[in-house]
Amino acid sequence: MSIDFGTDIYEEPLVAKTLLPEDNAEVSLRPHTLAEYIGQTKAKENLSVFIEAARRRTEPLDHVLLHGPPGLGKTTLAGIIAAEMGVNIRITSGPAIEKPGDLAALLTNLSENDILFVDEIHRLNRSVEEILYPAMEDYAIDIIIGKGPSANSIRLDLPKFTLIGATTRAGQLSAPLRDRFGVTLRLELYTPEELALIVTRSAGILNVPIQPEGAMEIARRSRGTPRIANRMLRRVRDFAQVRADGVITKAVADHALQALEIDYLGLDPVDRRMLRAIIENYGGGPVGLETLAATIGEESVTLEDVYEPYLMQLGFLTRTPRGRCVTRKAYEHLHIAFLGQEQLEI
Ligand SMILES: Nc1ncnc2c1ncn2[C@@H]1O[C@H](COP(=O)(O)OP(=O)(O)OP(=O)(O)O)[C@@H](O)[C@H]1O
Ligand SMILES: [Mg+2]
Repeated sequence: MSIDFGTDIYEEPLVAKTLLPEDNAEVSLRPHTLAEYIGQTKAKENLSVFIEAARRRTEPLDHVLLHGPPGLGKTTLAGIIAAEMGVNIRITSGPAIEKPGDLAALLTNLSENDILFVDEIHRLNRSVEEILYPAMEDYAIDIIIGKGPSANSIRLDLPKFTLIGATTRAGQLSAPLRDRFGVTLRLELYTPEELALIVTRSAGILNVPIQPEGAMEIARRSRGTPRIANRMLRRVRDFAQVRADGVITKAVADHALQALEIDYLGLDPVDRRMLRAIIENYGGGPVGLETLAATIGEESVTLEDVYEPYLMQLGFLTRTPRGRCVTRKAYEHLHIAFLGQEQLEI
């Protein structure tokens, strides 16, 4: 069976880094308690201890840094921490805070024990970041009043609060900022089994009948990422309703995902273009990230943040000091003869 669907409808790749309009509906798919939050067992176990301890001492939670690839549930987890602590959460992001005064206003408006969530915290500018140091350490900020020789610095006390920072690139955080987080949690890609639970839960919320094998098929192809799993679920639901009897079975999921050019490991056309470019243009690598990005017409940050983590987890790609290399496994997956180039033996 072949289906021709208007490319404009499905133009956005499922792997899209930017939020799609429908992702706002994800809010309803967001778990609200730690118990509902599937997977990330280690992070969850540690967090529950820290939350319990802080609650017993009736103190705010220590500052938390969440890092990991996009769509793994950092924002969701911040919301859950607030709910479990029974406090308010204010949400902002690094690029949204332009001036030190913006951050000072946010901080002075917090109530005792509140959470300030700063998404993309690696994108805070330096002058803003410097306000954050005393705020995190001493719950105070220094404000300069006046100019020149008559300028005066006054210290303003802040309510005790918890900063939760989220970032896809922990490596870009300055050392002084990183050191001021008491808790650092790294979110890992999810296993297919965990993703199947997430898909089944989401299908329940969306009222879509789904068979366990159907959920597993979506899960296996979601590259370890709940956001992608939820997006795939919506697309597969469309196929189930239009082309089948509405139930998501393994066959329906498989058919829909094939039509969307998502292969059985979850690789999309960009992944394949990237691997092919390394093989066909650079003899399997090494090739620098910028060169590769230019070759396939994608942004290097997108390749690095969105595509590489999963390709590396699959063992298809390695990062070396001299650039990116593909592995024998990638050749096999793409059905390209592997000639055993010595440059792959790193
Ligand atoms: N552990 C989980 N259990 C169930 N659903 C989850 C879980 N983690 C994430 N999700 C789902 O995946 C979606 C994406 O999660 P979220 O927006 O928190 O990711 P993120 O890490 O903040 O991404 P970004 O880096 O792009 O900001 C959520 O709307 C939620 O529905
Ligand atoms: Mg987020």
